[in-house]
Amino acid sequence: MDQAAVETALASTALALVDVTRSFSEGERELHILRGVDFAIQPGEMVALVAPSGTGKSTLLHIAGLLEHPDSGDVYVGGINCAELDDESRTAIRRNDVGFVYQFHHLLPEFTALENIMMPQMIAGLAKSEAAARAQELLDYMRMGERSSHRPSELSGGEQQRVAVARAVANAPRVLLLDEPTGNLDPETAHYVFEALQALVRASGVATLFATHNMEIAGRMDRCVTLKDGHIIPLAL
Ligand SMILES: Nc1ncnc2c1ncn2[C@@H]1O[C@H](COP(=O)(O)OP(=O)(O)OP(=O)(O)O)[C@@H](O)[C@H]1O
Repeated sequence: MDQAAVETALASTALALVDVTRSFSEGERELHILRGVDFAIQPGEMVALVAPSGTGKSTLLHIAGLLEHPDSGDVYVGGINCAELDDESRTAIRRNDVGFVYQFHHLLPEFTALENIMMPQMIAGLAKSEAAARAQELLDYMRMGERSSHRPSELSGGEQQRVAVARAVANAPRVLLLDEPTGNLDPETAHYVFEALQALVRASGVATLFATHNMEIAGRMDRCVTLKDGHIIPLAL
């Protein structure tokens, strides 16, 4: 494919990584974690990333979410090549177009569930009343409507993660990145959080990359990939 055809193909993706590399120095040794990752997700697609510990899942998610720069290669969000942007533009894309959910929810402890979900919207410039209405709608969607005035410490682990998912999608991002969000939940709760997330993905069309060790959950996504020798390859379950 020539460059113009590649650019056209990339323009329709929600997220694309092109020949992305990343190494770390460990004493004298160079750890070549990502060795030329080529990978794309379409809008509305839900992809599981299943790979052994230490192979580079978090590194990949951080680069995809514009939290870190790769050593080389390009990251496209919504068809825009973010490698060519200054820090301010990258931050704007990260805030508006990318949502994150981590293993530990990182909710702000002194704020209620509703306020935690309002926060990113207000940072993006939405009026308080609009942010509150959208936050309540998302909580209702996650079947957490009754819990809106609870603080994180008053919620169970599964409930906290559902609030974290609602917060991550509050600004209607194009891309949702999840780093083992169900990792510290029991299987039944993990399943329940996944079902709520899946409904939200289907309704919103957000492109989702979900790192997990839970094969039952991975098997329910549109496709699975793994990291092998620094490359992303398809994984058949
Ligand atoms: N900032 C860093 N400096 C040095 N080494 C790093 C750094 N970040 C990650 N690494 C190394 O890169 C490798 C990949 O780390 P990463 O956290 O991406 O793996 P992972 O697949 O997410 O692992 P896990 O499933 O255990 O979370 C590990 O060997 C890690 O020690």
